[in-house]
Amino acid sequence: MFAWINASLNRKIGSVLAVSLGFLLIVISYSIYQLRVINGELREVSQVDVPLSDIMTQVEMLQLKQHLSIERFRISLQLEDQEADSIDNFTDRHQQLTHLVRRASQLIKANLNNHLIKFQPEEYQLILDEIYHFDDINNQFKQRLDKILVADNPPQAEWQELELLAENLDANVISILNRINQLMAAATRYTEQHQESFMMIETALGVCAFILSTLLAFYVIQVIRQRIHSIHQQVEELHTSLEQGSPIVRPSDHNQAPQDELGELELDLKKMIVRLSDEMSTRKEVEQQLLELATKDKLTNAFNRHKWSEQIHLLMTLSSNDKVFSLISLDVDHFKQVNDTYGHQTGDQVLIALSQLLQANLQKSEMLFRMGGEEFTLLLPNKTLAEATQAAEQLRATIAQFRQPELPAFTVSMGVAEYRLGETEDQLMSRTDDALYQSKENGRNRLTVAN
Ligand SMILES: Nc1nc2c(ncn2[C@@H]2O[C@H](COP(=O)(O)OP(=O)(O)OP(=O)(O)O)[C@@H](O)[C@H]2O)c(=O)[nH]1
Repeated sequence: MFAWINASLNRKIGSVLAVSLGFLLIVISYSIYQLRVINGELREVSQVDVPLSDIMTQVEMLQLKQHLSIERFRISLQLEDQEADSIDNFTDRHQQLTHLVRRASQLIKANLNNHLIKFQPEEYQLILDEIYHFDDINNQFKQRLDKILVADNPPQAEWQELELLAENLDANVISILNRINQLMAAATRYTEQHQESFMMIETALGVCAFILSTLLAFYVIQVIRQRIHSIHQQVEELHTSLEQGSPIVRPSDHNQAPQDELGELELDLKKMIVRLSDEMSTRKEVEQQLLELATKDKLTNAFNRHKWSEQIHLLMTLSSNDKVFSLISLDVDHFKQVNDTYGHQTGDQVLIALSQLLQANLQKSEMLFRMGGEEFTLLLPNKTLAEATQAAEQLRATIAQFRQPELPAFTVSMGVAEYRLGETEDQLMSRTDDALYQSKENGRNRLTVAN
């Protein structure tokens, strides 16, 4: 349902607008329809009920005038000095009544036939029937009245019948007027209720449209915010990794097709992170290689003099009464002879084998340095002179016993010393070298503890 949320930003915003406009269109269409219905109801009242009521009021007035004239006529017959109404007046009013009644019936018929009367048409049909009935009685009334008016002395019974017809006509008109009034009142009430419910539905639709549009807009904004937050976090992580030099985490999903503009931005960022991560690891490898080249001897893989200088100064700085360190200087005996007898390459192999042997016997914090030619030094942190001497003796014996096919047996001479607090590097080295020289002097393949 919310697939459009993953579409482009334009489509997201467009969808929210489409939903809002759709709602607005529904509200407008509904309003137009309801206004037309209400307008029809009001037109029915103004075009049918009001004129009809007007006609019937005129009819009532004429009826009243007829009554008065009849009464005056009756009195004039009994009292000779009383002036009677003219016969023409009776006829004239009868014609007016007939005309009005015809107009009323035509008005109802025309509106019923054109379906303009929608509100209770059956009631209008009844009114129409009553108007026809009125017309009939009115004609009867006229005939009887004509008979009375031409007679010299009409009997009392004739007058009474005429009165009865006149009362019937009055009752008829009043009944029609009542019906019209009731219809008008009902139509007005209905229209008012209609207007009220229309206003309520309009308001409800408007509120719904507002809430829905707001929620959708809020949802879209939230989705965009989350995406931006995710991008921001990735940038932050990258920044931290670059600052701290920690490895950059490679995003796994950097090949997925982007869903929108933010997705494209995120994808670009991920690709950049992947490239950076690759470059950083390549750089680290190169740095490691450079570091090894800078600190290690290429032939024997032992640390070089440069590293030696760095480490000896570090240990000297850190040393205290509780924190001692020792060193062993060793030199291959008669190495020139090895070279001369077996060749320079075999000499190299002897140096490599010696380095491997020494490194294999080193403890974790201990380091091997090639000081030059066939001379090596072992740096033994935390070892006292006694411990270093013991370790040197074991190494010397191991080397002396070492045999490898195609390599001559060889021995080493050693000088062992413990660093004395306050001593310089030169003083320490001088003591160690002296001890080593003593070992050479005393017949080689041995160790001497420095004074
Ligand atoms: N194969 C080889 N020989 C080297 C290397 N560096 C120095 N040498 C040789 O090591 C020999 C050292 O000889 P000397 O200093 O006379 O000492 P030695 O023959 O070992 O005699 P003593 O030390 O007195 O026992 C020289 O012949 C150098 O050419 C190297 O990297 N490879």
